[in-house]
Amino acid sequence: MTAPPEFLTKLLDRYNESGSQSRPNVTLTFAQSLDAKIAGKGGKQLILSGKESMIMTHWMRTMHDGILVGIGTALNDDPQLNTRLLPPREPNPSLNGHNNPYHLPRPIILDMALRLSPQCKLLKNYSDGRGRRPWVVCAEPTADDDKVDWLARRKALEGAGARTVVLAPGPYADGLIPISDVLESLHALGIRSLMVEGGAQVIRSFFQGAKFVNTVIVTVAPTFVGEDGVSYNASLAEMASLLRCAASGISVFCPHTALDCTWGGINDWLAEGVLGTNDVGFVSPLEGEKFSRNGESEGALGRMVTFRTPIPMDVLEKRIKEHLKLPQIQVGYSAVEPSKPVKTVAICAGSGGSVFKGKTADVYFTGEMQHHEVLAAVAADTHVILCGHTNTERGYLPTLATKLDSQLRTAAFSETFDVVISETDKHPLQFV
Ligand SMILES: NC(=O)C1=CN([C@@H]2O[C@H](COP(=O)(O)OP(=O)(O)OC[C@H]3O[C@@H](n4cnc5c(N)ncnc54)[C@H](O)[C@@H]3O)[C@@H](O)[C@H]2O)C=CC1
Ligand SMILES: Nc1nc(O)c(N)c(N[C@@H]2O[C@H](COP(=O)(O)O)[C@@H](O)[C@H]2O)n1
Repeated sequence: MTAPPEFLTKLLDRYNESGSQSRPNVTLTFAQSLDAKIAGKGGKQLILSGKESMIMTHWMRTMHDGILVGIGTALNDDPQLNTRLLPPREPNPSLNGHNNPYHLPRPIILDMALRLSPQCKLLKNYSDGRGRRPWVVCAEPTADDDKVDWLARRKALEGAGARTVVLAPGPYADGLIPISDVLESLHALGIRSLMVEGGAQVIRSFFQGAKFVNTVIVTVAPTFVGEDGVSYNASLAEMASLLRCAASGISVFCPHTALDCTWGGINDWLAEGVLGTNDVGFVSPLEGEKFSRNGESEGALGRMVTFRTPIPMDVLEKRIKEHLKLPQIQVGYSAVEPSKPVKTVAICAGSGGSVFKGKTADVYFTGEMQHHEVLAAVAADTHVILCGHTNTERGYLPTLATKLDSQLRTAAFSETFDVVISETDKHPLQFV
């Protein structure tokens, strides 16, 4: 193969088109075992990717401006972050500024305390003309830190060729810089696309700042590492149902928020229930409408239903109960005007609290919200309707099954498929 696989080009080419944002496009990518471990006991580096997947990783490296790892990975693995597995070809130093045959991403190390070794391979490759100059993202020491020591380490790293990117002094919560700050600083320095390779803490940080991640590509190795391994997140118990599926030969595809957002997805199904059959109104995106390369709208976070004529709350409550087939729902009435009629309903399947923040509507309708989010909403003259996280999602399954069935029938597959809805999958909590 002499060019990146087509699916990578399709996924990552869209980065070239997004112009106005102040952060780079981010690809989070790593390899894990079935039990969600990315390294062995004590951080032992493991080869979890097969040959093809490793080559894919190296192609991905050629497709980004920057490649970011945490200092844990830099110290533990002493990585090179280059493209040595790709087919040999002539270097083009005048184009690339180094003797590697392919475009190399700028190595970026998140290293608050400047612990990177001046003898590391990244710096050695740079000084030998085989790599790009590494950037070390750090933060100015606070008054309590040992500034003399920090300045000495900075001098040593810069002497070895590194550029230090110094962010404002903390304190930062848990000593971690918010991912948005890291990304904005890198964008200001010209990084428009960023590949994030790990390790565990960095992956956690980026999953927490998930709204800044455009693409996640995970290689899952068919192996178990065991509880001693390094994990970024889920424990074996959390993954039990996934593992049972894998053991029975069932592949799992989890569309998650994408299915909420897409047109004709879960939020639109909830909006249909809110609109009912008699009332005239319209549905619009609540936030963050996304467009394809051709400029077609692909979906948005949440929906807003606007009725032409306001309806009473009890009519809306009845409608939602019928649509979700629920005998009871939880309702918090506006503390300002408890019987306020409803003209606008903000909708978000699952857990809508963060999506509703700053949105004005007569009603927030979602599965669950935190206690204090509910208090703030009713105090701000908004009714709240909560139906339980999965109750706002599971009722959509027949609609999804019909869509899947029709797609599978029209697709040119040699096999035939049956679409069935699980009869055992249900809300994990019961009223007793
Ligand atoms: N299987 C795979 O694909 C990969 C596995 N690994 C493995 O991961 C392990 C290393 O993981 P960790 O020890 O968790 O190290 P890490 O590489 O995630 O680095 C953690 C350090 O990075 C800095 N950092 C992370 N997030 C930050 C933030 N938001 N703000 C400021 N600084 C931040 C902090 O200094 C933190 O101590 C190694 O065993 C390595 O082999 C690493 C990369 C990929
Ligand atoms: N894709 C992938 N699969 C694995 O099995 C891995 N262990 C890793 N590790 C990451 O790659 C870095 C090493 O890069 P070089 O081989 O030195 O270029 C390592 O530090 C991890 O970030 N990745």
